[in-house]
Amino acid sequence: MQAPSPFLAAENLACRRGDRLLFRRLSFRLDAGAACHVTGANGAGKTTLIRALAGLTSPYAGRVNRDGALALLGERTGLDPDLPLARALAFWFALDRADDTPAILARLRLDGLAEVPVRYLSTGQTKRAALARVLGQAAPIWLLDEPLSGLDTASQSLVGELVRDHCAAGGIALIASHQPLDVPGMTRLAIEDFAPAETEDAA
Ligand SMILES: Nc1ncnc2c1ncn2[C@@H]1O[C@H](COP(=O)(O)OP(=O)(O)OP(=O)(O)O)[C@@H](O)[C@H]1O
Repeated sequence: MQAPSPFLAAENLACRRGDRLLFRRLSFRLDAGAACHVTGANGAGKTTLIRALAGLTSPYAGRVNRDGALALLGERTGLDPDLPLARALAFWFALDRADDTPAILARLRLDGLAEVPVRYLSTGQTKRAALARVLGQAAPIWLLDEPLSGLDTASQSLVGELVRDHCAAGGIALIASHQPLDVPGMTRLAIEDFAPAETEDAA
C-alpha cells in the first residue's frame, strides 16, 4: 500500500452524459478500511461515477480528491487476447512490480489456466484474470465496476473475501454492483438519491 492513510472523496460531484444530467450534489468520503456499495438501475450512472472518480471522465461540476493509487476493474481487461494468460498477466505484473504473482494466480484460481490464450477464457475466467490485475497493482484504492457479473457462486464469495481482506489491510473499495456483497460495515450509495428532478437542468 502506497499511501499510509488513503482516502477517496467526492465533493458536490455532477456528471452529464450527452445532454442528460445523471447525478448532482453527490458527496462522500471513504477513509482507510472503508467499503462502499454503489447501487442504481441500468443507466443510472454507476460506471460514469467510477470513471469520474478514476479521472477518466471530467465531471460537469464538483471535484474528486484522493490520496493513494487507484486500481480500476472495468469492462476492459487490457490483456492481450493472443497471449497465454500467464504471459498476458506477466506483462502487467512486471509493470506494476507485483509481489508473489504465483500467489495471486492461485488466489484467483487461475494457475490451471496459465497456458490458455486469453481469447479462449470464459466470462468468469476473464473476470478473475481482471481481478488478478487489480491485486497485482497493490493500490490502496479499488474501484470495481460490476466485479460479480458473470461469476459463479464460489467466485462471487471469493470477491467478497478479496474486498474484506483489502479493507482489513487498510485499503478502500468502492464497488458498483447489481448483486449484494458480504462486506461487514460496507456503506451504500444509491445513485438515484442524487438524480436531478425532471425540471432541473443545472447542477
Ligand atoms: N459516451 C456516452 N455518450 C452519451 N451517453 C452515454 C455515454 N456513455 C454512457 N452514456 C449514457 O449515460 C447513462 C449512464 O451510463 P452508465 O454506464 O454510467 O450507467 P450504469 O449505471 O453503469 O448502468 P448499468 O447498470 O447498465 O451498467 C446511460 O443512459 C448511458 O446510455
